[in-house]
Amino acid sequence: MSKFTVKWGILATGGIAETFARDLWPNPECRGVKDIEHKVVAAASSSSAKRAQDFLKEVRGVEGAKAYGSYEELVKDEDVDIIYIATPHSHHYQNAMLCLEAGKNVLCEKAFTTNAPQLEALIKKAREKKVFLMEAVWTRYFPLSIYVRDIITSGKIGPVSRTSADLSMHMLPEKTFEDTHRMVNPDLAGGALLDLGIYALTWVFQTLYTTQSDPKPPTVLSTMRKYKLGTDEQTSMLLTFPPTSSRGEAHGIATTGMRTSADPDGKASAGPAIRVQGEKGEIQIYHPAFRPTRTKLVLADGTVEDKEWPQPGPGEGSGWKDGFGGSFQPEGEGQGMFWEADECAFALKEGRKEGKYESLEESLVIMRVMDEVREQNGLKYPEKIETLEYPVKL
Ligand SMILES: NC(=O)C1=CN([C@@H]2O[C@H](COP(=O)(O)OP(=O)(O)OC[C@H]3O[C@@H](n4cnc5c(N)ncnc54)[C@H](OP(=O)(O)O)[C@@H]3O)[C@@H](O)[C@H]2O)C=CC1
Ligand SMILES: O=C1OC[C@@H](O)[C@H](O)[C@H]1O
Repeated sequence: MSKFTVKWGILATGGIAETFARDLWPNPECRGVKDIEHKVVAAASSSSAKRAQDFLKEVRGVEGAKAYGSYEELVKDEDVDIIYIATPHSHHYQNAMLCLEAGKNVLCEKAFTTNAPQLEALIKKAREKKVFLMEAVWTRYFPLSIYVRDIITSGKIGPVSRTSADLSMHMLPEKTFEDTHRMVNPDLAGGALLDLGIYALTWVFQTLYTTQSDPKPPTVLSTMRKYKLGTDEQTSMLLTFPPTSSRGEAHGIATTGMRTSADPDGKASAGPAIRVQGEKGEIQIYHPAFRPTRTKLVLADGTVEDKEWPQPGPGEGSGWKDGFGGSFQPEGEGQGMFWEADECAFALKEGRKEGKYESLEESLVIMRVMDEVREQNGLKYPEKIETLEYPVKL
């Protein structure tokens, strides 16, 4: 059977660009995905073409893959089907607009943009150009996430009335990050909310919103502890979702922070990071919220089902570690970013313009929640990265 080939261009060559591109390399058949294949055919670095060349070598780009010293050159490459954007949050709007204007399909790292109006503008442009656009919230595409959503829609735990989700990473900012680092720097839209809090929100949303046939946006109350640079180092959100046709009002508690850990001893002694609670029981998901590999179903009738979800290999071990040194990619396992890449491939094959498990509308609702949380707590980024103006040189 001939396979549908997706030719990727990678925009930026930092940490996650490398992890993502490495995950494109194993044959999808290793994870039971038969009729697609991925090829890295180009990469661009804003630093130099040499950096892009070295990157392509590291991630095993195809023979003859093109290395560009600017993002502008990449978007003109007619051989590229889809561009993966892996710059800091501050740059996503400008970079995505560049790709969309050039008629390219786009997979853009989270957080999609710095604010909701920017995302609205990108969605409008993608529709005008009739191209695919998706936020790279990779976790949503894991078999584990599909299982959790299926448990909810099957009614096994009854109507769900509360989800609590924490992604706290214990990375004391004053010890871990230079003031210029993207995790804390306001110029790069730093802070816990957009980087980590979005995963706590992902779990709240994919259990209380995505699973509903008639979902409604939540209201939100929040509080924030600020770092010395003005960005947030700890944020707590309480979301109220109105009733739907399959359940009553539901509450989401989403927390994130850099001083505490959702799993201090790395052995889950502190319990699950996420609890989805219904009238007949609950489903628990263990840290880290962005790459969980364990669930526990606990029902009122006494049923307990503990499940492990290792990511299929082959993989090389990314060396990606949490604040206490625990690895997020055990040797031999893939990282798991290939699931979202596979979804992009299927969407392109089927002519879909959005991802299956997070619509653009849902990304926008989440972006609006994060805007509201920032507004409630007086967190503003510099105008040049919040603007709708395009192009702006950053
Ligand atoms: N899905 C996931 O699990 C993860 C997602 N992310 C997301 O990926 C994005 C990038 O994060 P990460 O890879 O860790 O960041 P890095 O700092 O490692 O890489 C960012 C890259 O963006 C490019 N860049 C362009 N302009 C700038 C600028 N002014 N300052 C810094 N970098 C710039 C650079 O590449 P070049 O020089 O080649 O142009 C740089 O290497 C973020 O949106 C983050 O939220 C991050 C980690 C995990
Ligand atoms: O997406 C992410 O997941 C893992 C975190 O360590 C990282 O900061 C974040 O960007």
